[in-house]
Amino acid sequence: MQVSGLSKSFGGIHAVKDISFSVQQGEIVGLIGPNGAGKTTCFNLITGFYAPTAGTVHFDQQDVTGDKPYGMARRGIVRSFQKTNILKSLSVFENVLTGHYIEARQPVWKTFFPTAQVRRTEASVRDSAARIIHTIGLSRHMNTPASQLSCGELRLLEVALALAAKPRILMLDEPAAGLNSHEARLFGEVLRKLVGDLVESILIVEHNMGLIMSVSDRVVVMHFGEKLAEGTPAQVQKDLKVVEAYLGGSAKEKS
Ligand SMILES: Nc1ncnc2c1ncn2[C@@H]1O[C@H](COP(=O)(O)OP(=O)(O)OP(=O)(O)O)[C@@H](O)[C@H]1O
Repeated sequence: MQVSGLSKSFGGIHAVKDISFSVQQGEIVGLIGPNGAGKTTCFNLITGFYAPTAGTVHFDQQDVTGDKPYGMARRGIVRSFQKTNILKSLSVFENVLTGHYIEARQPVWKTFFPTAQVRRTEASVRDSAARIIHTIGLSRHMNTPASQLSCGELRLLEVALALAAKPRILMLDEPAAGLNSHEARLFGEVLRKLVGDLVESILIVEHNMGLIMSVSDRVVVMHFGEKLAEGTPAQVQKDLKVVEAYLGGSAKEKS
């Protein structure tokens, strides 16, 4: 995916200004910056929730700028759902099954008179859900109600729901919120396993610097809507502009 000159203004506020970066196949790219830097707006532009004021988004050599969220998801650009999408009374398996809605959509009459094709689809959806749950390491909780999961397990279930939509590029907005450093490390290990297996690449916005720096191949740093720096985790951590932006701002760093 290539983002070029992406900009978004709300009235007089330039939330995102002329941002360009790419996410290549096989990569995990971290998007960081102090509060209000424009990260979520950037996510909303890439996933079609906002139309950009200027700039383009290319995916698979196609200009997808301005596509609606559903169209982006069908192309394989999928963002994680918030935890409110988890149905607490349903099991892990049932939750992940519900996340397969795009693939499994069928006319209602077919539910009552299932054809061989519907039965095949159902079997493949169940296989896919089981594979996702296995890959994210929740197999032992397959039949556990979501209400009984720990915070770390819930965060993984949110990722599993996004995976059910068959992303090619998985976009995670603060997926490790509330995790302690041990849980965040395990979470990072799961993300690394996903790339090249269930997804082609990951773009992640996260305030947990320990997680971002350990999991990302490249990090893009935003500040006041603009790109401040880009490089490997080691490079951006040494960048004085980045250090200053964080120390001078209201960074909620929790490594
Ligand atoms: N819908 C909107 N209307 C007006 N201003 C907005 C809107 N969305 C975001 N902004 C403004 O754009 C700027 C960037 O906000 P954004 O939420 O993208 O930052 P962020 O980097 O994701 O912050 P945080 O880390 O706190 O989530 C902020 O000044 C914010 O107030």
